[in-house]
Amino acid sequence: MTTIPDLTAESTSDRRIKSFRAIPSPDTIRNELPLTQRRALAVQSDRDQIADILAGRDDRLLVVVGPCSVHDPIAALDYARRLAPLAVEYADRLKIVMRVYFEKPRTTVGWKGLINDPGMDGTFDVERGLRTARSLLLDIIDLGLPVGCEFLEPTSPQYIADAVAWGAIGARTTESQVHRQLASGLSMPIGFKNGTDGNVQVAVDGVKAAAAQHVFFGVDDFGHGAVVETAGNEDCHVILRGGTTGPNHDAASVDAAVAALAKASLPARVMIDCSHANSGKDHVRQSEVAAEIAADIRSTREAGRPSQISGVMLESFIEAGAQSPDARPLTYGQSVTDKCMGWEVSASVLATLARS
Ligand SMILES: O=C[C@H](O)[C@H](O)COP(=O)(O)O
Ligand SMILES: C=C(OP(=O)(O)O)C(=O)O
Repeated sequence: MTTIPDLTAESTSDRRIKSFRAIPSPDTIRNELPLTQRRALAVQSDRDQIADILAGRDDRLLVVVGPCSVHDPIAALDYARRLAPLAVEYADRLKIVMRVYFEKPRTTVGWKGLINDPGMDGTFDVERGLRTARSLLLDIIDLGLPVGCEFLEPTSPQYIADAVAWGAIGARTTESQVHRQLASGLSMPIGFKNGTDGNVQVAVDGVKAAAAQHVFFGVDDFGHGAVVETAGNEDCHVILRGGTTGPNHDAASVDAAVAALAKASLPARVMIDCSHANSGKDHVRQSEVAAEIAADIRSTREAGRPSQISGVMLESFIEAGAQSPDARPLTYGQSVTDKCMGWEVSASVLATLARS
């Protein structure tokens, strides 16, 4: 005999939710770890410089460089201390932003980053993750470095975005209306990756959609459900990261992306991600891709033309390669997600880019 469940109105909802855990509001965490006026001035100045580079008003190259993901704030700060002097040394040619990625979009499942699971042990202490992430951002800003983050959860930016100078929407979310709406309200320039299948048009569409004003569901600074109205973000751009069909950092792919942007009446300039599908996720190949881009920029400029490449992205950490997030003990300064270039190679790639 089949038992028919007694479904009351209450029992039809949340049937697959195991629990709800309240977390402090964005306002509470921001007050605990304040940006301060000095840091706010630095963040806004960095955002303005980045927007000028993306728009072609400043002919420096934007370089977003750092680990694939942050799992150990001490190692991330150690990396930042190495990067900060190079940012000063090359400041007349490169605008260096440290990649400080706390949220990882997964192809299927896997560790989702420091905010989601700071202990990397399945305890999902999001409250600790938010505080650790914000505190690290403030420490890196104090070293004089601007920070760049990928935004994945629609409500997490309110906890950290005031400290962020540049942001990304990843390949797996670039076609998502929720992320395009989010980008339309973010206060910093945002790069949209092409899709994992190599489709660049979805990124161009993302840039166009984010430039428009939107009204959508969100959460306010006090954690209350709210209707959010945005002004639109005109400082967005495309990031070419390659796809399942192969790399797209070559001149023909850049020309095609630029043509698609021009057709959409958007600034005809792109950032190139030297990692991911442009390097086949091979950290050794990444430095070769960067060298090819540097040569391309140099020859374009020597021909008296402005380069269509306004920025590059590099995945770099202290130790080369990657390890499993389940490894114990973990190797200090090595990625637990995608393979990264080690510090020495990273420093020489930055020197090559500066010479371009
Ligand atoms: O940049 C990191 C990864 O490429 C991205 O998060 C996807 O990772 P996965 O395919 O290992 O899930
Ligand atoms: C996840 C990332 O890249 P993509 O979205 O291009 O896969 C990343 O840059 O960390």
